Amino acid sequence: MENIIEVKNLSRYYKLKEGTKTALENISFNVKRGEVFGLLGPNGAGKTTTIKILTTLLLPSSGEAKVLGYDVVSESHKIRNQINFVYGGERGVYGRLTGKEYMHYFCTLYKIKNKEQADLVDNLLSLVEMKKAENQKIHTYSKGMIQRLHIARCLINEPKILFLDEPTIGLDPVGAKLLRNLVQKLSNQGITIILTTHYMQEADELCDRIAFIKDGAISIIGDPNHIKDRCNHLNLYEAIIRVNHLDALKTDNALINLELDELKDSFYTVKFEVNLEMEEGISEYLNQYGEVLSLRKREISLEDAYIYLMKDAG
Ligand SMILES: Nc1ncnc2c1ncn2[C@@H]1O[C@H](COP(=O)(O)OP(=O)(O)OP(=O)(O)O)[C@@H](O)[C@H]1O
Repeated sequence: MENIIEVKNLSRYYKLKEGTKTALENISFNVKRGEVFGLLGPNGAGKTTTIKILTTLLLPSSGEAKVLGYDVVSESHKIRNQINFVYGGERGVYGRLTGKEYMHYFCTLYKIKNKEQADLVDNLLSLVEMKKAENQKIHTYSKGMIQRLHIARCLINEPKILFLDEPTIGLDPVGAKLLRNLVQKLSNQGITIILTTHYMQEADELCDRIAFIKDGAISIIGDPNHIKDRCNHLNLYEAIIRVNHLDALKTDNALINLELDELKDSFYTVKFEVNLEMEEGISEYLNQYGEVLSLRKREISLEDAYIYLMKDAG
């Protein structure tokens, strides 16, 4: 499959009073046409900086990036009309317009002929499931509706690549689900999607390939299953325990990456990892902390892989 984005030894530094801040250090990766490609990493990892460079909003300090075969520095004008982007949490300042008016406004900015606008707006608002609310003013929309409207706006120029920076941030579960369905739908239509998110399950569901990025460097790239396979050696468990000795449980170093989630009263879901030699008698071992109601070995999730692989990265 053809590469639609090619990034080679890309670096970006910010000059600050205190010295130079490295946001990206020599990163290289490719994105294939039609992929949903996820950029995942902790706050400050360099995800937005990468997206800003690829969308030609920010110049790299060194290295090379090509989008649709064009250089982001010398040929940015050839890239701009073939891509689009949405930043999560964008409110926009068009509260007094209706969704439909907003779309017509942007159609005009994109120089869409008047007679073509009605059909286009109709199609795009239907696609993002905003047709019913098209005559409502934007200030009455939920965050999820606003986000879907932004995406409709971004489709006006029929982008070949759509950059979505944390598109589901701040959305409730239903709003987030609708947005994920929309991303899937756009991908099925052949649009290449570059997505950043802090939600591992979302990335697992949507992305064909993922890059984990930390401190401006890429630590691993691959499809989600390949990344999870890298952590096959981990012995992850989940138990439900009626806990009598909570403080002691919390400080038990044999239970690695311990997570406790209170179900009710003293009942907890307890997630942890153990070394191989501990595997035999885990249930008996946990008895010291309370009554073990259930215990099972867990499959490795992308979140487990993220926590494990990012611990020592960077
Ligand atoms: N304009 C700027 N001036 C100085 N430093 C900046 C600037 N923009 C970003 N940085 C720094 O560069 C690093 C990378 O930031 P970036 O916004 O790319 O991270 P991110 O992975 O998108 O994080 P988040 O998940 O919080 O959005 C951070 O340390 C950030 O503080």
